[in-house]
Amino acid sequence: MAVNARVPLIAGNWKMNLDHLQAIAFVQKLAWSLKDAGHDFTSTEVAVFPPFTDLRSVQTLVAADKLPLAYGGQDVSTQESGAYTGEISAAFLAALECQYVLIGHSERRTLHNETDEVVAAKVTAALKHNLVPIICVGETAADLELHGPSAVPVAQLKAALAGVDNAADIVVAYEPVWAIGSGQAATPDQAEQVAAQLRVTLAEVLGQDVADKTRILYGGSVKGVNIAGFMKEPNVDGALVGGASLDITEFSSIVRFQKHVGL
Ligand SMILES: O=C(CO)COP(=O)(O)O
Repeated sequence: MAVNARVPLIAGNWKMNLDHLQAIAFVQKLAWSLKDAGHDFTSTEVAVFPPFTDLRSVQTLVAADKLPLAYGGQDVSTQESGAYTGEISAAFLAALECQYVLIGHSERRTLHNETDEVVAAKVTAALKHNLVPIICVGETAADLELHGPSAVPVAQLKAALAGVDNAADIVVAYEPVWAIGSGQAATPDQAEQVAAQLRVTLAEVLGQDVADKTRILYGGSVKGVNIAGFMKEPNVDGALVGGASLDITEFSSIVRFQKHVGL
């Protein structure tokens, strides 16, 4: 597959924001705003990642109004079902017609002690139910100083792919921890350098064809004003957006990055 066949993906990670009623209003407004602006959803895919309690409402709205938006969970259990209080299985997400699921976000790794092994098990669980895992990797400021930019993200990606075969549909999100919520985004050049290394890793583990077709997103303080710089980079295929995904005008502006770069 040609490199330019990767359809850009702009994904909004809402984190623990917006309840199910707010989610309905937000998704409706987002879809209208993008439609009014003439957004072509086949040229840039848009996905939202609401809290679990919103997903049924989002599913119902998307299906009823035939909205061209994808959605998914922010996490998934390693387990199928059973005595795992508080967990949500991949089967449950698939039953709500989620297409994607975020796995290994740095907030899960640090706040919930998710190890590389747990992340790998979650990726396997997601793929079993035909969910596309968005595998999040990224280095802390301390990692950056000690090991340089790509060593930790590459090691995290290798570990996450332990149970993945080369038929799998996956997405990788490079989110430097120091750039998340800090207002200090990586430069497009920094993001490109790590994304290029992640693509080399994908090629080593899953083969060149998979590496060529797998989308690699950048995340960390992405805004309307800086998205175009990232999207010009050859190995960056989209963005995973936190804070700015909660503001319709800002998120729409990120989704419509092609207008800024004159594509
Ligand atoms: O963590 C992120 C998305 O998953 C990025 O968050 P911010 O866009 O708020 O920096």
